[in-house]
Amino acid sequence: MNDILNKEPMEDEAGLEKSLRPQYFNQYIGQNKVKEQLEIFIKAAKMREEVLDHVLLFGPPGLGKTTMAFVIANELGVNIKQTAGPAIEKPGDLVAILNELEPGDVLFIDEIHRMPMQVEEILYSAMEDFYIDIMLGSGDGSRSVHLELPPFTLVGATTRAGMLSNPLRARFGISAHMEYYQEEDLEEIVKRTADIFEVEVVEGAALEIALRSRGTPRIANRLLKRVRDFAQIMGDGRVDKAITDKALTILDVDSAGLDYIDQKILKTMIEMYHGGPVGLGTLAVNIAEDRETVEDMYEPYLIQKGFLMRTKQGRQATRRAYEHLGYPYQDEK
Ligand SMILES: Nc1ncnc2c1ncn2[C@@H]1O[C@H](COP(=O)(O)OP(=O)(O)OP(=O)(O)O)[C@@H](O)[C@H]1O
Ligand SMILES: [Mg+2]
Repeated sequence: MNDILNKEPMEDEAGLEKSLRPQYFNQYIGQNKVKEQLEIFIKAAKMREEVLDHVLLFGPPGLGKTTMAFVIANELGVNIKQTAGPAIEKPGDLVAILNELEPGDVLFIDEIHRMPMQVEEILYSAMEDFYIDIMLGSGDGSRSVHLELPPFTLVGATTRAGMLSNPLRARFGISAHMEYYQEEDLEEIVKRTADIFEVEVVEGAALEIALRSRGTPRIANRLLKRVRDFAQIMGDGRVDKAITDKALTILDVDSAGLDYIDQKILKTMIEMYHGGPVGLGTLAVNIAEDRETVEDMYEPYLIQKGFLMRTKQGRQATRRAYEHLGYPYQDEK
């Protein structure tokens, strides 16, 4: 299986992603709704000399949540401390992190839905009133210690908003839903990355890469990087439309940017269930993925592109899916 459209960052990509990360709102392309709101809240907080309300960023992988967390800190002009839900195993781990915060800092917790419950509970008072009560010792000898914290802004990121408990979700004053990117925004991201790479991208090629990037900046950057290799070896180094088409075909990226699993989901629905409706669980078993992965990583894009519909009875492949994959579609289904 070709993993060019893999949604997670690849092993060797961490450094690259960092170098491509926009630092301020004016470099952050797209997500206008989220940006406009945050800009106002940040300005207002700065004017009042208060900390920004806690921010929850949610949306599929690679859309720029981590990037946005760093932009928020930069715009606020404060330091950011970064950790992730699975890394905070015990209450003590969180206490250590909170204890190091300076007034106004941003604490970024990635994959915040994956914190253990006992850890999450400590976060409640920390978020709401900037203190924590911790129990030291156990049994009769145990005592509670009260620790005041400096005011800080928690920025949480998750691909799974549905997995967040209500008490945690309720403590975020600002909640921002990241959307798949518009084609023109992705085109601009490709051009920006090309500038950073110092590679010439000829008119039309950037759009082609954008169209095939699954609405995701991480994938757009990755495709550009690979197409650049083809241009260097097979052409004169310039990325043009012909080289792009050729490269993407060799890389197995389909014309709608669907990857192997996207296609497998739709083909399973069409070939095994007459297009549906079919339950999400059944679908997931058939393609050997877990339900959550299908629901969070694959389905939203397929729905947005009009290949799949959610109905009360289950998931249904649309006429567009049939046509895109070359199956005959019968109207009276
Ligand atoms: N709006 C944007 N403009 C330009 N580049 C972007 C934008 N958003 C994201 N990118 C680029 O896409 C890559 C992935 O972004 P990022 O790591 O922030 O995604 P993420 O939502 O945190 O993903 P994950 O859910 O996997 O953690 C980064 O290299 C970043 O530079
Ligand atoms: Mg991230």
